[in-house]
Amino acid sequence: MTFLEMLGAAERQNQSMLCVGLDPDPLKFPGRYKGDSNKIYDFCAAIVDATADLSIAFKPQIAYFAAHRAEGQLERLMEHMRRVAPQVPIILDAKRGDIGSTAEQYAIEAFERYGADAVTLSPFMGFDSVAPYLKHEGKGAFLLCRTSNPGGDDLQNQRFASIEGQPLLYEHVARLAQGPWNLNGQLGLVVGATYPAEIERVRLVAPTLPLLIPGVGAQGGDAVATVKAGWRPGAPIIVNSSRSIIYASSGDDFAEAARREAMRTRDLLQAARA
Ligand SMILES: O=c1ccn([C@@H]2O[C@H](COP(=O)(O)O)[C@@H](O)[C@H]2O)c(=O)[nH]1
Repeated sequence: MTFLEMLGAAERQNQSMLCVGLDPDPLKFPGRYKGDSNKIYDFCAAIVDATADLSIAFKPQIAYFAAHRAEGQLERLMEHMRRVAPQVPIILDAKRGDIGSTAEQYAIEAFERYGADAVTLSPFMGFDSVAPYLKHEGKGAFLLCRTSNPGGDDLQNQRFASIEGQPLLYEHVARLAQGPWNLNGQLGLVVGATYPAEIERVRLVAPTLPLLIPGVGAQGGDAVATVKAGWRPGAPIIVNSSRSIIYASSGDDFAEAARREAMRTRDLLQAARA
């Protein structure tokens, strides 16, 4: 199955637009795992088991594994996710962006070493830095477009003056991803839930692309406004929440608490479609 087919299947089966983000920081681990970087796999696997039937996707953030020399635990976790939730696609949040020859290696890392179904990319270095990922048939690639952080303004909200009508830089990225860069329909966009007006703007420019939308939960993005701005029939949104789900409890009941928070968020998002 392609990434897009998996996304559609998970959305229907789990009635969900919620992506559970896996950002494991041992210092924030609850209960019996607190401070132990050897427990990254166990912690994340417990969250996956508790939320697999509630999620449209999982999004492990690679920095949280690499920082603790836990790439081996990430490989095991990827295998675990594929085993317990084969219908739920995995988006590796790596935000890669480099010249073509190096991008080829990053693509092999994401899709072959880790077996990810999709990856996040910076479009800043241009199309030849994105193209190597598109050679991996059926895999998805989400370009950073209008990110959830306040500093996203510094570049993304600048006018792209050489183009007629002078779009903002993030609008230009959306236009490229919807059009000439999307050779085989593999591209999507990252747009922050913290900026619903911009999500709406991106949806106008990119009416069919899947949008990966982080920023609800810990960053304070409005889940209902996000759905209203970004969801359209046939145009999927993948709304990520990481810390507010995985650290919903500081005790040994963290997996049960994660499930409750995931269910609450999933239901809130679904209700906003009405
Ligand atoms: O614009 C962006 C792009 C990526 N992220 C990533 O999403 C999660 C958000 O975590 P929360 O705990 O739900 O705030 C994290 O992995 C970021 O690296 C983003 O926040 N904004």
